[in-house]
Order: sequence, then structure tokens, then C-alpha cells
Amino acid sequence: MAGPDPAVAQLRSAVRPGLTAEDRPVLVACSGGADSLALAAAVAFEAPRAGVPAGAVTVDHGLQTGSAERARQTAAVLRDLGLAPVLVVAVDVGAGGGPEGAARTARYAALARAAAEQDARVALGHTLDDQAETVLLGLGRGSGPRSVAGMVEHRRTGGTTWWRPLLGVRRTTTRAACAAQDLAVWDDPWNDDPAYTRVRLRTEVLPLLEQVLGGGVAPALARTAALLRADVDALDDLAAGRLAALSCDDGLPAAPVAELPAALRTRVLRGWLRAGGVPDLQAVHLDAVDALLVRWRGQGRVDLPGGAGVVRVSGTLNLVPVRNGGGPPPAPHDREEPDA
Ligand SMILES: Nc1ncnc2c1ncn2[C@@H]1O[C@H](COP(=O)(O)OP(=O)(O)OP(=O)(O)O)[C@@H](O)[C@H]1O
Repeated sequence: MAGPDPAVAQLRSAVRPGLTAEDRPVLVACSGGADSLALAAAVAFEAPRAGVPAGAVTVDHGLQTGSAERARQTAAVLRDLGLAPVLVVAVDVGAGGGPEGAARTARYAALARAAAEQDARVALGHTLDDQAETVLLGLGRGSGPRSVAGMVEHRRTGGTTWWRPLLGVRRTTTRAACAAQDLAVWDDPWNDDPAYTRVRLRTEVLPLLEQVLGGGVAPALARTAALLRADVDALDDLAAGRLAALSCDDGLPAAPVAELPAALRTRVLRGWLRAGGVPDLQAVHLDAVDALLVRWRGQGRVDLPGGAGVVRVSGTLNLVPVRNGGGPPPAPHDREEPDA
């Protein structure tokens, strides 16, 4: 008997290790697009063999005409694949960050809620091409190494485990896998709308780069992400070790932190602030806190977003509450990918 189509086989191989490594249930986040549909089919095939319960969730953003019907059809396809439960979640997308950004925020929150209810991890269909776009966007926006290092296969945030098994798989392969399995793909019109930076990157910039540099630009960018990821992880570990070795009961001692190289110092600062309940800061805020360490001229309190501030007193940095705290304006760039 002939084996499965090569694209289908590649998808199944991509999900197999993650399924055999952990028996926690999986919820496939599926838009009905080629990437997450191919992922859903691969998980539906491999999960029973690995003894892992696997369901799916599709989010209806309610932003496009007929979106509820589309979600219902996607759910029917997912049930036909054998996934259970299959959840359809309608979300209320508020304003802020443009419709795409607001939809993403609402989607990740809904996925996290569904995962918590099912005590499951969430599988996402990001591909190697998505990774390449993320790297290119990060480079073009002057983002830090953590952003340019792209997405990781396993990530835990706020109690949710996100699993991206397709980061090594090309988008052409997910499409081929859907075609080989007669899966009807829903093509999101937003994915072709040149109003979005990511779409122009995909349709104009990457093809131009391929012309100039020759083929293989997307895998090369994904390789850059992987190399950088190894460095970023090592630096993060080193910084966590330095912070753990400091006695911070009365604040962060300035002298031992100030003498660290910038790559470690800013990580120690981020870790200390995070431990104090301050969410990850943009560069402009972090620079201002860093100046209290390395450009100390008796400056006053640095206000941060979210009602906290940092003061330097007697060689120690202290976090203090700030009424009506605002902080300097945010940097012009932001991370494309939410913390998922
Ligand atoms: N409406 C949705 N419902 C559930 N999951 C979604 C939805 N939209 C996106 N996702 C999940 O987030 C991943 C990334 O979303 P994005 O819109 O960037 O995807 P994409 O590259 O167009 O993928 P796809 O082809 O699966 O739509 C998807 O692969 C899917 O796992």
C-alpha cells in the first residue's frame, strides 16, 4: 500500500514528537485557513496513536460578513476529522491597535480561556514562512534580539502552554497537505489585503529579496531566528542566575548590576521589575531605568506605565507606587507577536 502524500507525511512527522512527548490534551486553534487546517488533520491522525486527547477551537471575531457561518463550517470539518470537543467561540473585538491587533488580542484571550477550561495546551499553525516574516519585521523595526529570535515551539505564558509544531514547515506544504486530503481551505481576505504590513512583506518584500539573494531566503531567516534564540536563551539564563545571587530584599543593589555588560544588565533589570509586578518594558522606559545605574547624576524618579516608578536611594533601586503614573511616551515599535 502506498504511504501518505509527502506533504501529509511531513505534517504528521512535525506533530508526532510533541504528541508522544506529553500526554496533556491538545486543542488545535483553527481558523479554517490552510496552515491550521493541515495542522488539525495531522493532530487528528497522530493524537489517537499517541494516546493524547485532541480537540479544536475556532474563534469567530465577528468582523467579516458571514463569519459565524464560516466558523460553523470550520467546526464541522474539524469534527469530521475526528477531533473532540470542537468549540466555536465568538469574541467581542474592541478597538485599539487596529482591527488586526484587536482581533489578535481577543483571539489569544479566548484561546487561553478555552485551554484553561479543557486543561489543554493550544496548538497553533504558525509556519516557517510566518517565522521568516516575524524575523524580517523585527529587523526592520529595530526590535531587540528576543523579538528577532522569533517564535518558539513551546511557550508558556500566563498559565497557557502554546505549541507551534509547524515552525519548520513551509506554507506551500500545508496547502499541499490540505489539497491531498480534500480539505476545503478558507482564504482569509485579510491575508491578501496590502493595507497590512505583514501582507506587503509577504507579497512584495520577500519575493524581491529572493530575486536579489537567490532562493531560500525564508529558511535562511528562520535559521537566523534559531541561532539568535540559542544566544538569547543563554543570556537569559545567565542573567537569571545573576539576579538570583543578589540580595534584593531592600531593593536592587546598583553597584554589582551597573558593572555588568549591557546585555546582562538590562536582563537583570527586566527580571527584577517583572518580579515586582511590572510587565515587560519598552526600550525607552528600560533605558531610563538603566540610566539610574550607569549614568547616575542624582536624577529623580523614573515613572513607568501601570502606576509604578523606580527611584535610586543610597545605592539601591527601589520600586515605588506612583499615583497617576504615566511614564515617557512608548517607543515607535512594538512586538508583532503577542506574548503567546
Ligand atoms: N479565527 C481563529 N480561530 C482559531 N485559531 C486561529 C484563528 N485565527 C488564527 N488562529 C490560529 O493562529 C495561527 C496564526 O494565525 P494567523 O492569522 O497569523 O495565521 P495564518 O498564517 O493565516 O494561518 P491559517 O492558515 O491557519 O489561518 C493560526 O495558524 C491558527 O492556529
